[in-house]
Amino acid sequence: MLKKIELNGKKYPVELCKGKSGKYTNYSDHTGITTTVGQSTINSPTKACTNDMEDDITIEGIMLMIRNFANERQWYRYHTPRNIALAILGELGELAELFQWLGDGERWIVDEFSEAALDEVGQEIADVAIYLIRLCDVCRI
Ligand SMILES: Nc1ccn([C@H]2C[C@H](O)[C@@H](COP(=O)(O)OP(=O)(O)OP(=O)(O)O)O2)c(=O)n1
Repeated sequence: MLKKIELNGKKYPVELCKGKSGKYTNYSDHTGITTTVGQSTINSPTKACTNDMEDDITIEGIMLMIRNFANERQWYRYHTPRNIALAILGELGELAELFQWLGDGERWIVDEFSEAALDEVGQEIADVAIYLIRLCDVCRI
């Protein structure tokens, strides 16, 4: 999730998207990130997860990172509970799409997934989690 939060920051440069609700592809010329290029978090220096107590990552801490991300971009007006609930469904759809039509009879074996495929799955799960945490925040849950 931390890697995806970091990537989101690169996809949506504050100076370009402040107060605007457009998709990250509007900024591709500036960021170099398109629907197919620059999406991987495999070589990101940010840790995917950590058991290191010194890092002290909590759900509250992640909630604050997500809140800062939205506030910096002045997105609070777009982050209504309804919009976020719809965004969760959209990201859940993207997650489901990665497993769709793999074959009902086949066992899904994680070890057989490439690193790139697992990165994609991880990012979609992170998107769902990020929006879910954001929904809790805006609803003060
Ligand atoms: N108005 C927005 C737009 C994005 N995000 C954050 C939350 C998600 O973690 C991520 C979603 O970004 P995109 O909608 O650009 O979608 P993806 O990253 O999934 O890209 P793609 O749709 O190409 O798979 O960015 C957000 O909080 N609020």
